[in-house]
Amino acid sequence: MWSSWSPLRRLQRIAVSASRPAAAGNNNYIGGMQRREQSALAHRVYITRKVPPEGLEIVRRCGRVKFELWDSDDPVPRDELLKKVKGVDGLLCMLTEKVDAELLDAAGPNLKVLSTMSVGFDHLCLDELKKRGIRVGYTPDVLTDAVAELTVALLLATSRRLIEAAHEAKTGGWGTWRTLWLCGYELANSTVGILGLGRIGVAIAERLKPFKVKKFLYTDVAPRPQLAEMINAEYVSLEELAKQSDFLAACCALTPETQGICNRKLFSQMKKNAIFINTSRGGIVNQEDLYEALSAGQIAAAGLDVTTPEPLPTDHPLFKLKNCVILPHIASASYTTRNAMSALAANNLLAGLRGSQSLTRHHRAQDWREKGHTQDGTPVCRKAPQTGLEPHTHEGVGPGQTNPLRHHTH
Ligand SMILES: O=CC(=O)O
Repeated sequence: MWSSWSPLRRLQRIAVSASRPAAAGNNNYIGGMQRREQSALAHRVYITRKVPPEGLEIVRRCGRVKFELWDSDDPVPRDELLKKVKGVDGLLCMLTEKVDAELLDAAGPNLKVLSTMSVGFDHLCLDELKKRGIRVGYTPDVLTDAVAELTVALLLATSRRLIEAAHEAKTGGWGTWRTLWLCGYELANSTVGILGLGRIGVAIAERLKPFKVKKFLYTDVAPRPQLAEMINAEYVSLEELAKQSDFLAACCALTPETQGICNRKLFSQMKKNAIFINTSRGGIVNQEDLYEALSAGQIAAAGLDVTTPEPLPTDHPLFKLKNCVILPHIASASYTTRNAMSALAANNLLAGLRGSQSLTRHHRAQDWREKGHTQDGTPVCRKAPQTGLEPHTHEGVGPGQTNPLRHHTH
């Protein structure tokens, strides 16, 4: 949230119409200020998708913004996006929009702020944004709980073969009770490995602990003692993580260094009974290698919330495997979290437009929380060499606080 509103701004807010935005044909909506209030001072903003109500309301109620919105659940076509961004001051986008030189050139020199409604920002060309001095906001923290929950759900669904079992029950495969039929692997006494320890990795471990996990291991660019202490996790090399883990959960950001990091070599080091879970980005996995590992029984099973590409074509070989559970990138998909993400993205946008130094963070629809680990958690496996950023850190991409790229040389 804005740290403060001046009385003048309050008045401006009150003066702004709260009426529904006017339809502008196709999927475009135009909204924000009423005509009489529009002025040369109004910031022009483009929003690339129908956003959850909380975020939209924040933008609509802000007295200084005239926005246009692609009012659809599906992404705005690239051609349309390139047209619509022309001359805007701010852009609120989703993880589906590639923000590259082409898009930024199309937007032109007015563009001051880019706010993505996502914790991941591998869809943003940070170098290009930096070159143009465009401030960047993203939405960490608010989705940590939802993602951790979903990761645990996916882990259990995969290890206890829930999807397969439900299918058998429904389709007549359920004969009688059988001793080893549909047996899976349990968390009790297991070793859980976390690839990329940050807020999300910690939250996953916190949830798994009550299942009587014996040991937590993690790997990352460097040890993260403060985070590790919270879950009593031991820092190991990637190879050791692969060798020792019964469950390996990938929570790292996609960077040039993590691209394809889960490959044949890694899978060949894993135990035959190991379960691999990925709720970060599909790009960290070499899917052909994963397919081989799963079909050859090199590892027991995999649960993926993310793939390359998305959506994964329905005839993809991974869909044919019983020991692979694939979800359509829904880790943050709870009503609370998606609303909180939209609110944070909207506030980041406004903070960036205002040039505010105040940092927007920890905004949650029903819950403002300060957890020790959420501020310095950095779920990333390797530094992105092209930026020196540690993705997912507040400090790295501080919405509204600073140009994240200030940290280029760190
Ligand atoms: O994957 C989801 C996100 O980056 O928010």
